[in-house]
Amino acid sequence: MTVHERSAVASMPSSTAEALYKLPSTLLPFSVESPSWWYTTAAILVTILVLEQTVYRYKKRHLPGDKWTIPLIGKFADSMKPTMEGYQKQWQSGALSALSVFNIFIVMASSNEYSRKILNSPTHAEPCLVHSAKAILRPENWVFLTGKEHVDYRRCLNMLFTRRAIGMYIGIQDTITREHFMTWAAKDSNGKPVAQPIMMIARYLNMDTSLRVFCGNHIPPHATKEISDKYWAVTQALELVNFPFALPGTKVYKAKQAAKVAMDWLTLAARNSKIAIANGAEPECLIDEWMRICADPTYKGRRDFSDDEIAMVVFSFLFASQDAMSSGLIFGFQHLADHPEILAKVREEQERVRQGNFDSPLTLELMDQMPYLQAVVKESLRVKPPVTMVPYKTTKAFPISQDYTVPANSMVIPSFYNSLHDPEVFPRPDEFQPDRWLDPNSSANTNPKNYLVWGSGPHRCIGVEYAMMNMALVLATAAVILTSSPPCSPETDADSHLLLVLTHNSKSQKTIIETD
Ligand code: HEM
Repeated sequence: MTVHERSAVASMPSSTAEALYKLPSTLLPFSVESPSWWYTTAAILVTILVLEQTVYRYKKRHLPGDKWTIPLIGKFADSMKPTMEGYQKQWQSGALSALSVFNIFIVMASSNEYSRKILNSPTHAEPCLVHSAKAILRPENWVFLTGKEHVDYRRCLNMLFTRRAIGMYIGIQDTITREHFMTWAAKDSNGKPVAQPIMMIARYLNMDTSLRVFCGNHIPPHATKEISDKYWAVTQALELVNFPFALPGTKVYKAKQAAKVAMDWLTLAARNSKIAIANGAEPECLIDEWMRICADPTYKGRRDFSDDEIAMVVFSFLFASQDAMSSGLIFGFQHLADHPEILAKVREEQERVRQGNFDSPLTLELMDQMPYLQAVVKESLRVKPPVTMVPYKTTKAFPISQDYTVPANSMVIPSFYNSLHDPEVFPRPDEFQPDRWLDPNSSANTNPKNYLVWGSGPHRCIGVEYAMMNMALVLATAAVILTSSPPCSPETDADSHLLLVLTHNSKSQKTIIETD
């Protein structure tokens, strides 16, 4: 081979096979033209495929699930277009069942016992957010902490959701909700009410409420709109599988850009709040409350949180709540529209407790006197849980049952849906029956372990009380200042349209809201 030939090989950009072809024959074990090259390549491929199947079957052992996994991709196609029927089929195959996606071995748990076991075994399993979450939330975000570090950090944050704090948030929630309802009353050019899809307006209501509760007036109103609009990019990037590099144009890239905008505003809010509280201002939002606690001389916990760290915590709250809260609200509206007799009972309770005084803001004390409303919220979240399952991953071999150990580094996915639709605990489980929560001795109330709407164990939702309060408040206010038309959708269905004809202040303006 001449020097010229060698440099040609070195600079050849085309294919590796072509490049190899030009190498001196002494460097090649055999020529690609020879049949043995093909035999060897085929043998390697077959070995890899056999190994893949063997590992899958070894891990799966006797669990129900496909006997063979589709080479390389496994059930990837199903995971791209998941359906409730598909999940139900998998859950019905056994209390534990197995599958594989891109050689990630997955165990699905359908029973309450196994689901709770996964959620309550922090030494064996920890939450496993989708790959893009770390890029969006930043790897140093507190939500990625585990074990004692996580418990200690969370203890500080729990103080942001005490009754005292929620009592302050409720006033903000009330104001924002009323403001939004006024803008929902869209009309056409003839002044007639027009139907509009509820999804995006519910999302915006939720984002506006969250940001005001978290940041108060430490960020301007246009920041709320900007964060809300950009946040859609974050939602879109939360797919199970994403392009692995956040290159310009990819969903993860766009989500990171959106997160950066949000983080800049949240950091500003943290800075402004610190200054306000240091100057003796009364807390007016979650960050203020946090700073007040840190400044309290009797407080024994950690006090020093950088602006950036505070912003990351608030962003984690937005991240954890935005989609779940929005779907919770949308389903809440839909349930009321589908059940006018239940809406009438909600209204009756509102009239009684508020004595017709609907202009006065709601308070915690008033909310405490509304058991029917609380039951409606609880039941709505049970029938249509915004979170049906949460993926965890095993950090070591996990002996989940007497005869099966989940291998280390597997994904384990506890189902919430099955526990929430267990007919033994919730007779006629698909029916929306708030009354089941009113009898303290009902099977619903005596089996709290089945109510997995918020998860369970060390990672159980930190915002439970806040979220319940917000849903209750929004539905209560809607019930009294808006009235519904006869339901137009035959059955509750995530894709169904037309939810409510709403009349502001029970009489005048009308609008129609659709679910989408
Ligand atoms: C209807 C609304 C909501 C639903 C259905 C919901 C549900 C959940 C679920 C199922 C989990 C995982 C629990 C587990 O792994 O055991 C979770 C975690 C979490 N939620 Fe919520 N959530 C909602 C609203 C909120 C709100 C409003 C906030 C914040 C204010 C929030 C903050 C969080 C955080 C920070 C975590 C992670 C906790 C940790 O890892 O320690 N969520 N939520």
